Amino acid sequence: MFPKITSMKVVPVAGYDGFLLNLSGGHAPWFIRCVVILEDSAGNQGVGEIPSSEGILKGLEQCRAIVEGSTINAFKHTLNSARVALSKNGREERGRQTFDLRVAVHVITGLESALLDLYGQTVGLPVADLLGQYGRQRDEVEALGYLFLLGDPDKTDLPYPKASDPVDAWDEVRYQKALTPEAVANLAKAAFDRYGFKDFKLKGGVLRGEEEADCIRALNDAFPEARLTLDPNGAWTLDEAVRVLEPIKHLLSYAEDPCGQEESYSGRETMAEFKKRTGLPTATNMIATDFKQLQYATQLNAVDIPLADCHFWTMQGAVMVGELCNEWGMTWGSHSNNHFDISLAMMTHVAAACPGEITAIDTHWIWQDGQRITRDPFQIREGTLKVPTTPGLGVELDEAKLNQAHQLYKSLDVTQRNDAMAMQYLIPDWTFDPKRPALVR
Ligand SMILES: O=C([O-])[C@@H](O)[C@@H](O)[C@H](O)[C@@H](O)C(=O)[O-]
Ligand SMILES: [Mg+2]
Repeated sequence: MFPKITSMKVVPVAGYDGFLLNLSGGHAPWFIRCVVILEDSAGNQGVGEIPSSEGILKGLEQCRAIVEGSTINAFKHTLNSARVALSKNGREERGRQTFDLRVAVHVITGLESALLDLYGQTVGLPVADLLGQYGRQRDEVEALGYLFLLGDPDKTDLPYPKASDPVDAWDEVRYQKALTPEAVANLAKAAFDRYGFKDFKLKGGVLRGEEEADCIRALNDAFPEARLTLDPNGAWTLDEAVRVLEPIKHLLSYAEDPCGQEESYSGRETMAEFKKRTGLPTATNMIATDFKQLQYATQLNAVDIPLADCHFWTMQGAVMVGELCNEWGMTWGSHSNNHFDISLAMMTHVAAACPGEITAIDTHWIWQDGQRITRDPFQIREGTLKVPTTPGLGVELDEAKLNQAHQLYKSLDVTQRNDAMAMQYLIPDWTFDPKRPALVR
């Protein structure tokens, strides 16, 4: 007899964040996530982590009766029932912010992760071994150093974290203003010293394109061997994207969402045109975010690297994208948002199950490192994460830390990420414009 799910707990949590800038504005001093905890009749606990919003919390409640009482080995049936129930809420849009605003796919992923964690513990296999057609493909997963331009926290009265007891340079620079090529190179050096990254990504969509190109030049001077990429989240027009990136294309391994929807052209069309004009490979987490969009992106030859973040593709869906990439001569990668250590584990297992050559995964973890909700978070060493061999996800909740993060969430009265709030300290009345870098007003 397989165990049954005896309880489902949904715990919204918050952690602290720096003043990271992007097209959507500036990160608040906190980020919010949602932890799904399932317990089974064998006494095991399975966990999942996803973004949090009112819609996501409601969607999880909508699935409670489907999940509780279900049998662990019937997890696909459980997920399918959840999918059918959620689909009745109607069609959803990703939106034009840098982050994905859909509900159903996130809800399903939160449940899926916790169910896979429990199923893995029941059958004695790590989640990576259960995913996809082939299971585990590698024992180590490469991560890239995800760099951001940083606003000056002293220009706000918000409670941004400070380097009170820095253990190294990374602990200092990640909390200070960084708006120049030198400052970006310093961030990279500090991140390299702690984590050993071989590749770097710079979040763009903040300064003028040419200024961000200069940041890439500085990164190349500091790390001539590193694979580099720049991601303005589709802020530039096609012409602008070509103008900005053509002169530095020899320094980039690919361009992430250099352009997007523009006048009567879709983002998939402008990206296809960008590729034709520059010859640069492209990556996206904005214009191929479900299988239908991926199909059109592929037909148009718009994307080389779909960044299939498991939080909005589901874990099994993200691996399926990896399998398609392997068959079709594309490269799989993963996007990320701010996250805790359960998500780090989820992304590691998913990346481990994607066949063929994959690109180093995104992770915001370096901005959150030091905060945790599990006992022993996965570590990034020499730019890689080890894929555990223990059954399930290989993480154990730290109830005290989880509760702390939940108390922080409760104290905030925030149910949706909002990057405009902090940005308005830098530029009064600032509002989001998907076609204008955040500091270009
Ligand atoms: O955390 C951020 O500000 C990023 O801009 C994030 O929202 C994006 O979704 C992401 O990391 C990306 O690659 O576009
Ligand atoms: Mg991106």
